[in-house]
Amino acid sequence: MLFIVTADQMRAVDEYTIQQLGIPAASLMENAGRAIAEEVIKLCREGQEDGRRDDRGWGEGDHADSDEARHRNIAEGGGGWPDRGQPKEAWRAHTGPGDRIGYGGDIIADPALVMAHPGDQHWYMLIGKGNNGGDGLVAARHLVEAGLGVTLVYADAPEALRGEAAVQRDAAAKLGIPAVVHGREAVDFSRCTGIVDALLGTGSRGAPRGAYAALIRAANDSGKPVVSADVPSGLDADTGEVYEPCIEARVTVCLALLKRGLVQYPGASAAGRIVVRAIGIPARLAPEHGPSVRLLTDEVLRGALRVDTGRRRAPDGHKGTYGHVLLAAGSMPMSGAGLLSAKAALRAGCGLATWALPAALLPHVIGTVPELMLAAAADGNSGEWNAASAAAVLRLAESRDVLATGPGLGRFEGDTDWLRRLWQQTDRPLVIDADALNMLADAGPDGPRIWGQRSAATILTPHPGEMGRLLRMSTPEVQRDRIGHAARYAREQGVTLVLKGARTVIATPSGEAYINTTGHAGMATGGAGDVLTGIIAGLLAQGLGAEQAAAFGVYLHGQAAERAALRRGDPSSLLAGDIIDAL
Ligand SMILES: NC(=O)C1=CN([C@@H]2O[C@H](COP(=O)(O)OP(=O)(O)OC[C@H]3O[C@@H](n4cnc5c(N)ncnc54)[C@H](O)[C@@H]3O)[C@@H](O)[C@H]2O)[C@@H](O)CC1
Ligand SMILES: Nc1ncnc2c1ncn2[C@@H]1O[C@H](COP(=O)(O)OP(=O)(O)O)[C@@H](O)[C@H]1O
Ligand SMILES: [K+]
Repeated sequence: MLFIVTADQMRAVDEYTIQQLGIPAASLMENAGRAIAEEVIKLCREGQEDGRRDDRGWGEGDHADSDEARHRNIAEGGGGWPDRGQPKEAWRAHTGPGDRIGYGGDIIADPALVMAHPGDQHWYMLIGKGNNGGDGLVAARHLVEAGLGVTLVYADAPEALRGEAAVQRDAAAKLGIPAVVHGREAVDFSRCTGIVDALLGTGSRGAPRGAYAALIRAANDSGKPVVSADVPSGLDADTGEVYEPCIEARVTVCLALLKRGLVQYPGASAAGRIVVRAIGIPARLAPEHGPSVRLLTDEVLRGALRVDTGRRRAPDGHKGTYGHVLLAAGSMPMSGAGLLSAKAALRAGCGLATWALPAALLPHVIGTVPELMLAAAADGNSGEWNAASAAAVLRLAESRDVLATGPGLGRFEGDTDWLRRLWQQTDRPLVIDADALNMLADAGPDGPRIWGQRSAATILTPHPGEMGRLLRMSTPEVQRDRIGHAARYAREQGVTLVLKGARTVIATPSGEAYINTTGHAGMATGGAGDVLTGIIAGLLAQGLGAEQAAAFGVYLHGQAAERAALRRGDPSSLLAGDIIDAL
């Protein structure tokens, strides 16, 4: 289970493991350093493998990572090694002519730390004065043991290291591992194979200073692959904000638990491929020491969220079984938004969908989606919504299972009061998106709390701009701490919140959050959000709870967009309608 923690939460879990479980800090550091060394060797082996393939004239595409890996870019390590890139001959030693096939005879060295021609590799280890540096020193020992060339580069005087890190410093010195100190000796990365960044971890505060900043810049400028210990130095582990400078890692070996800053952009870009390695800290301690934030995976959906991801249907099910969505959306200039949402609700599997829309718009959309029912809700010739339509929408909602509103709605006189009436006077699950979120924002930063707790599911689906209006802050401020803002708003206002954008955050009123990894930047296209509203409404109609519908909806939406992009061959040409077709 991939739990995602803050630096404070990580520290609390560390402390509990050491003090209450009695697992020595030195063991954790040993496991951490060893994991980092293993990932360095794995990267070296991949390089050698690629080199061999290139010699044979194989093209780039032949060894590209799988789509799965490319999309997620996060792997849970610590288990077995993939066969790929593992040169068996390097770790098998012949034991002489007497051995008979089938009766053993192979002597296998530690496979995780063995590679062909380790002597061709020389790695520079950037060592900070905290425990992150200690991890780097342990890794250095293991790499030397594996036969690689290693040079330690201390950011501070080695005497500055304390505790477990100082023990590792002394061990490295006794082993004769070459070391230089930044500022005392010149550091030239031009001849090394790669760099391990063990400068700053979860104890980092603010932008890297002094020697730390200089080494980060030099490492980035070198163009060598960088493997970061725990987090790229210069990244805010809690928010994903990157300071100037910040390491641009090829691989980040995240220790024990995913850090929030690694799963949100721009931090996710700085981290490169993320491998989470177990170091002896039980992951299930995480939610006992802070909020429960998890990566949204199929396992989490099926397990923690109890979603039937196979979307099985009862053999004797009928359209009444799968619920009826009412969508109040669309206006003359934005009729497509309503259409996309309504169609997506149907594709998400609801039994029936009714689109409530301004009377003057209705004749123009008849027949566009034949499966859809239409209901004129706002009178007048303009094709716009008006405040008087609240009564009609509420009446229609009485015989439907879910109400979704917002896409293409536009703004109109008295609209905040219109939305308040829907909020307070229907007991149906409610999905609020787009302009309906702006109406809610006009009710004040505590709008939902003032309007009162609804008895049914209430899901808000803002993009960062709409979230900013709800929170009365700028979009960049929202983006600077997406998980924090989403989780706080959901808890304080008692709603389920979907903060959209790359790595969408789903936050629940009980303080839990899920981070989605499906989807891609091709979804940055008009109408993609309207599709999501429809999907979530469609799932609610089928009886899913608020958390389930929001999380599964976001997951499916991204997955469908991935399929659609593969079909088109290029994510850039994705249209929102393609996502619906791929559902
Ligand atoms: N039990 C534990 O605590 C474990 C910790 N581990 C490692 O320890 C790391 C956390 O270690 P620490 O808490 O010692 O902290 P760090 O090693 O992240 O760094 C803290 C040190 O860096 C300095 N510093 C902070 N911000 C700076 C900045 N902006 N510029 C320059 N210097 C700065 C501080 O003065 C402090 O001396 C984790 O990320 C992980 O790598 C692992 O060894 C596993 C076990
Ligand atoms: N870079 C990205 N990676 C993943 N998903 C994205 C990305 N950009 C946009 N999306 C998704 O596409 C949808 C866009 O929604 P929104 O901004 O409301 O657009 P619109 O209002 O045009 O429908 C959201 O679900 C969002 O999470
Ligand atoms: K680091």
